[in-house]
Amino acid sequence: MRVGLIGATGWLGSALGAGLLARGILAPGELVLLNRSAPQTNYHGHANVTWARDAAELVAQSDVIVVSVRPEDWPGLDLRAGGRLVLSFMAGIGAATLACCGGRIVRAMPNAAAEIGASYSPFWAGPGVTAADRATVRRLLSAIGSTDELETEAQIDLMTALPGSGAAYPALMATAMAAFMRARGIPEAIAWRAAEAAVVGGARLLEDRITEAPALLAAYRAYRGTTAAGLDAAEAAGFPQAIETALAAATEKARTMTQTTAPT
Ligand SMILES: NC(=O)C1=CN([C@@H]2O[C@H](COP(=O)(O)OP(=O)(O)OC[C@H]3O[C@@H](n4cnc5c(N)ncnc54)[C@H](O)[C@@H]3O)[C@@H](O)[C@H]2O)C=CC1
Ligand SMILES: O=C(O)[C@@H]1CCC=N1
Repeated sequence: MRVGLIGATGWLGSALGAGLLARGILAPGELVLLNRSAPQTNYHGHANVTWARDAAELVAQSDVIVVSVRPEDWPGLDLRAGGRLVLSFMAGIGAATLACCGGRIVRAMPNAAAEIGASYSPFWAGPGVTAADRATVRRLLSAIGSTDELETEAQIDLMTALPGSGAAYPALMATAMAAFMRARGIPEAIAWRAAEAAVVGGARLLEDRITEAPALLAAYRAYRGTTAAGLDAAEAAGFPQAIETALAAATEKARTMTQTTAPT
């Protein structure tokens, strides 16, 4: 199976290309790449990948096409997929718009943890997508982590807001935590290490047992101590509402991007 990867040297495209090769899901000769800058002589340690000069050349040499360009670059791509399976990573470009390229459309929403093979990349399959296509999509996405199939396209907008945001909210929390420490005289490096302990160490504790988060909170609250005082203050200050507001804003952005790019 030859896979054409458009945006092959971008953040996600590069992670997917690296994962496909490193995990042996594709041989270098099965990868057809397109970027805007220039072909690379060494793509994640491989020289014998194929570089296309434009989208038409990529399509001609590919069975499946992965679109990993930014949403604003989609119109200029002028992709003509000729009935092939097209897997889009783009936020906010809906199936109605994508269908104009003449492919069988699947939308997936990876995140930046693709870099370390830990992306959760749920997908939604449009009309005409076959069982074999779904198996292909699962195989490709396994190169960067795990996946689930979603029931509706609207759910992709919700996934864009949450898992799609990757490390953004942990980074926001870490930045606020380190700022609190610095403002109270803790040296810069130690302030960051303290924030890392809470954000990264804490996240590791929750790995593979995230559904236990409410029970973990209850355990902290049961001490009626320092963490309980902090949690109560965070709730009173609107922490859960802030998360809800953030995710609602991101979902709405994804939804309205879809509307503005859909054909009239
Ligand atoms: N970065 C992230 O965390 C996430 C990104 N996405 C989506 O994935 C897509 C890619 O995002 P990133 O990798 O972060 O962006 P990026 O900007 O790092 O990579 C996009 C690449 O596409 C290339 N490109 C643009 N137009 C092109 C064209 N006509 N032909 C060939 N190459 C072209 C650019 O030069 C760039 O290297 C976006 O649509 C974004 O909405 C989705 C979920 C998470
Ligand atoms: O922020 C963005 O628009 C991209 C899509 C989802 C995550 N990052």
